[in-house]
This record gives sequence, C-alpha cells and structure tokens, in this order.
Amino acid sequence: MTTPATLPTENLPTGKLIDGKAFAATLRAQIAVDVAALKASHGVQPGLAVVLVGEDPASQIYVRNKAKQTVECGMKSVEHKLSADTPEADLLALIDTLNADPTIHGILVQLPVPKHIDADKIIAAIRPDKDVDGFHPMNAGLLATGGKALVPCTPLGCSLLLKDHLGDLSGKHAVVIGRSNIVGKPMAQLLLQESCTVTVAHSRTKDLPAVCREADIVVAAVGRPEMVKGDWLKPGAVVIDVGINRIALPDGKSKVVGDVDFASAAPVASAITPVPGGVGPMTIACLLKNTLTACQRSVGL
Ligand SMILES: Nc1nc2c(c(=O)[nH]1)N[C@@H](CN(C=O)c1ccc(C(=O)N[C@@H](CCC(=O)O)C(=O)O)cc1)CN2
Ligand SMILES: [Mg+2]
Repeated sequence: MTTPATLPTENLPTGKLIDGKAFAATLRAQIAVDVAALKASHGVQPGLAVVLVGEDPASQIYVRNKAKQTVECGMKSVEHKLSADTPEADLLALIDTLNADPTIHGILVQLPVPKHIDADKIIAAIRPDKDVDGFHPMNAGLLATGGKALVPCTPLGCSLLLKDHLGDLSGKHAVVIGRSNIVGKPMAQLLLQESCTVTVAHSRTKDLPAVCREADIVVAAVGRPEMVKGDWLKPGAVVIDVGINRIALPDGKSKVVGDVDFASAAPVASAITPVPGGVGPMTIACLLKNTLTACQRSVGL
C-alpha cells in the first residue's frame, strides 16, 4: 500500500498532496494511546470481529490489514473466514453469537458477500451499537438526524482529511459524486453537518462537468477509473478521490487508479488525495476509531 513511482506526485507543490497514509498512521497512534488509557481506567480491551465469506483476493488483503492494525493498536482481533458457499442462515447465526459476546465491541462483515447472501439482511442483523461499519439502518438514521451514530469509515475518513486540510468547511459548496449507502449518502450527511452546501451527483446527473466546476470540494465515489478530469474542476478546488479501480496496462501488468484523473486534476486543484495512499488507509484507521468508540460507549463513556 505504498505510493508507487507511477503516480506523478513527486513535483507537486508542498501542501497540494493530502497524505491519507500519514494521517491514518497518526490517527492509529492516537487510538493506541486511547486503547491503553481505556484498559487502565476501565479494565476493558476493545474487540473487533471481522467476518469474511469467500476468497475474494482484495477482500482477503483488506481483512488481513484490518486484523493486523487492530492488534497493533492494542485491541483484540477475531477473524472468521467462511467458505463461499456458507448458507445465509449460518452467517446470521454467527452474527447472533458475536452480538451476544461481551468481549466483542465491533462486528463487520467484509463486502461484497457472495450473491446468495442478502447483504442488507446481514447488515440489519448486526447490533447497531456493534456496527462499526456504520451501515445498519439505525446508524444511517442517527447520522441523518444528528444522533450518536457509528459513521461509515470511508466517508468519516474523507471528512477528517477535509477538516484537517481546510479547517472550517462552513459555506463551502461540496459536490459528492456517487449516491451509495456506504459512501455517497453518508458523505453528504457529514458535509451537511459541517454546514457545507451539498450537491449529490450521480449517473443521471445532467452535465456533471458543469456541476463539478461549481464545487469548492469534490468527493468522487463513483467507481469509474479516472472519470473526473482537470477541466471539470474550479481552480483551487479540494479533491477527495474515493475510487479504487484496478486497471490493466498495455504491458499486461495492472495498477490501481482512483475516480479522478490525477495527472490533469492535480495542477488545477489546490489539494488532492492520491490513489493509493489517500482515502484507502483512512478507511481502516476509522474502523479502529469506531471500534474504540463502540467499546467506550459500552462502558458508559
Ligand atoms: N464491510 C466493509 N466492506 C468494504 C469496505 C468497508 O468499509 N467495510 N470498504 C471497501 C474495502 N476496504 C475495507 O474494507 C478497503 C479498501 C481499500 C483500502 C486501501 O487502503 N486501499 C489502498 C490501495 C489498495 C490496493 O492497492 O488495492 C489505498 O487506497 O491506498 C482499505 C480498505 C469495500 N468493502
Ligand atoms: Mg469503504
């Protein structure tokens, strides 16, 4: 997960690159301090259970990294690796067991799940106070109504990067491209909480480049490689690239690119996240933050 030499980040002016990898490392160090303090004050160790169904190679890497970073922060990590043909009922039974386990404060099922499993049904079965992905309808509702939600990790990470870079976001026009329950919608809610004027654009939006050109902040979460071009941006816009797309190169190799065409966007933007090394590392750091939060709440903090 290092920034490869192929990404033209070397000659960018200081401050233009929003370094999510470095920010995530700092966040994890703070989480480790807070985990130790919680153990000392309340005798409780946060526990995270990660469930993987099937053998998707990317998911296997994400789950491995989640477990490794959980342990590095001083938390307990439990991994459940189930075969791709696991019946939905068995997965629901495992979630019931984890819901009832007092040593587990966070539960997540790695997505995507195999086709025969209804992801919405699985998410709804997780206790909302242990739903460290923040995907349960209860947490989505709490986020929308300003309550104490567990917030989805990727948009939470984007929000932390934006606030760190810009300070006060109030009055900024933010365009979120993508309306998924996992990124686009919660991202819009978080930006609204920061008093941004928020536009959510999607596949049916008319003249998307013109909509983007109005934005002080662009969050691209559309899943289309290098779609957002430099001439779609208002000069000085801040660009957060949520996309992780693996594309084939002419030499037969592959590389990971975002939803933003970095080469044309970086000269126009005032700041931009790279892919890799931008939003991705924040997703796991925020998962650890949510697990700590869930544990703190479980002891009344
Ligand atoms: N239950 C969940 N499933 C999925 C989530 C999620 O938040 N919860 N998000 C993604 C996968 N994901 C974490 O689970 C994730 C994706 C990417 C990264 C990351 O650090 N990416 C690197 C690049 C990696 C590469 O080269 O392939 C980066 O951007 O630097 C972390 C976590 C879908 N499923
Ligand atoms: Mg994610």
